[in-house]
Amino acid sequence: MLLENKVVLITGASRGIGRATAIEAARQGANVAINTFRDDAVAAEVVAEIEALGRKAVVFDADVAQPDSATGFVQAAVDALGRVDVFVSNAGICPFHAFLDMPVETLRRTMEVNLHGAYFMVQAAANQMVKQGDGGSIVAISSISALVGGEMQTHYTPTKAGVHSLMQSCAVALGRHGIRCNSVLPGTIATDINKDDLADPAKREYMEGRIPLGRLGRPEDIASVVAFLASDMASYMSGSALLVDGGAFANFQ
Ligand SMILES: NC(=O)C1=CN([C@@H]2O[C@H](COP(=O)(O)OP(=O)(O)OC[C@H]3O[C@@H](n4cnc5c(N)ncnc54)[C@H](O)[C@@H]3O)[C@@H](O)[C@H]2O)C=CC1
Ligand SMILES: C[C@H](O)[C@@H]1OC(=O)[C@H](O)[C@@H]1O
Repeated sequence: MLLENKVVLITGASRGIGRATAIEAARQGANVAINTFRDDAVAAEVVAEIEALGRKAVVFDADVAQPDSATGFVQAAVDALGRVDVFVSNAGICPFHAFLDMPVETLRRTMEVNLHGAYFMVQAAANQMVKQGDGGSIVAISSISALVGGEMQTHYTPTKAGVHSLMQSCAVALGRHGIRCNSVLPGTIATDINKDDLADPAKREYMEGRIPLGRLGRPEDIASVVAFLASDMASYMSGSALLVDGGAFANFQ
C-alpha cells in the first residue's frame, strides 16, 4: 500500500476527483480528513466508504475561500488523526461563461475559491508539516487548462495556471523542510463540474474526439496519480506537473 498509516487531507472531497482521491487514499492505507462545503449527506457517504475500508475519516465543512477555513481544517484533522502527512488541494469551481460580459462576481468567486482557497489551504498545511519537522507531500489539482485556453473559461484557466505556479514556488519555499509540492493537470474528467457543458452531445463528441485514448477521464484516473505523487514512490519529485489527459494535449492534428 502506498500510503499506509499516513494522514491525508483533501479539500472539496464530497464529489468527483476529490471524492475518488479520498477513497483511493483509504484504499492505500491512509486515514483521511475531508473538507466538504454544504454537502453533508454526500460527505456522510464518503466517510462510510472510508470506514468500510478499515480507515478513519473526519469531515470538516467549510468554504475554502475563507482564510479561517484553512487553519480550521488542519486543526480538525490534527485533533482527530494526530498529524498531516499529505495535503491535496482539490476544491474548485468552473461556472462556464463568455468573456465579454463576465459578471464581476463570477470572476471574483472563481479566483477566490480556486486560487486564494488553494493558497490559504496549502499555507496552513505547510505550517503544520513544518511544525511536525519530518516533511510531507502537497499535491494541487491544476488542469490541462493551465496550458491551453477555453472560450467560456477566461476566469477559470488563469486560476489553474496559478495553482501550478503556486506548487512550483512552494516547492522552492518548502524544499528545505523536506516538503514536496507537485501539481496534477487533469484533462476532461466527467464530473459534476462539467455535467451541463457535456450534456450538449456535440460538445461531448468533440471533446471525446480530441482524446487519443478515446474516452473522457474518470475521477479514479486522477486519484491514482495523486496517490503516487503523495507517496514515497515519488520521493524525488517536487515542483513537477503531471498531465493526465488521455493524450489530449499532444493531439494537435
Ligand atoms: N472535471 C474536470 O474535467 C477537471 C477538473 N479539474 C479540477 O479538479 C478539481 C475537482 O473538480 P471536479 O471533481 O471535476 O468537480 P466536482 O464539481 O465534481 O467537485 C468539486 C468539489 O469541490 C467542492 N467545492 C466547491 N466549492 C467549494 C468551496 N468553496 N469550498 C470547499 N469545497 C468546495 C464541491 O463541493 C465538490 O466536492 C477542481 O479544482 C477542478 O478545477 C481540473 C481539470 C479537469
Ligand atoms: C470544467 C471543464 O470541463 C474542465 O475543467 C478543466 O480544468 C478542464 O480543462 C476541462 O475544461
